[in-house]
Amino acid sequence: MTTRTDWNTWAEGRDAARLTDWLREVSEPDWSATVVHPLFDALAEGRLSEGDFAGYMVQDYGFVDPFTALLGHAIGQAPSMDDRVVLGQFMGMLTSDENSTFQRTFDAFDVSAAQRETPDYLPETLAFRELLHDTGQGGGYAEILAVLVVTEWIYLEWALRVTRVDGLHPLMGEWIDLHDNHAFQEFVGWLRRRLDEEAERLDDAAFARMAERFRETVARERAFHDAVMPR
Ligand SMILES: Cc1ncc(CN)c(N)n1
Repeated sequence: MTTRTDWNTWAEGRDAARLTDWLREVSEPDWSATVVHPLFDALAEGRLSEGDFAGYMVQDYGFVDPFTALLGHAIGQAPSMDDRVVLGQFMGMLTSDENSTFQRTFDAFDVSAAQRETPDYLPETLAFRELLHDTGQGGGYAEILAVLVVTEWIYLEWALRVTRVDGLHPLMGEWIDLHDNHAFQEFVGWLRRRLDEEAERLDDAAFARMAERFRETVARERAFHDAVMPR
């Protein structure tokens, strides 16, 4: 289902077929279930309590730490300075604006020192951390790009989809803004283009690994958001 032959079959007869569109399609129903996840509607509509938002952000910071390391691997493995510049600029945003949103959220909602320093990660957070770590250690550039495309494209899609209420807590609004802005949209477009291009250079085995990594990452996204959704 995720071999190069499958991709070629899918692409045949389609005008301007894009690999990343196919990858998204073979990752259903997990892709759509994540984009339309009720957590994001609750967040945007002001129905997520401050405590639940802080709890989600604590778990998500457990994602962001190894994600930042993975981005470092991407910068190291990139084939050109052009790619390093784009990825490096995203790293700059992640470690300044986005990191600051987490820190100010923890301060504003009284997240304890213990929860910040030794967080109690859910099994789904731990599984996601492992995937990010393993991809950085063993994956090539295309496999790393596959993970980045999933995590950033999915966040762009939900952030574009939700309808925000007036009077939403500023930190919740800030979290949406970080994923709903022109620069982020451009970055996701660039990631997709680069994965479309890099996949063409892969041998069949590496292609299948890249495609499986994409699907696995989408499954992890869904499981993570199911787990952090307050019941
Ligand atoms: C779980 C998850 N996936 C993606 C993103 C967007 N970087 C995030 N912050 N958290």
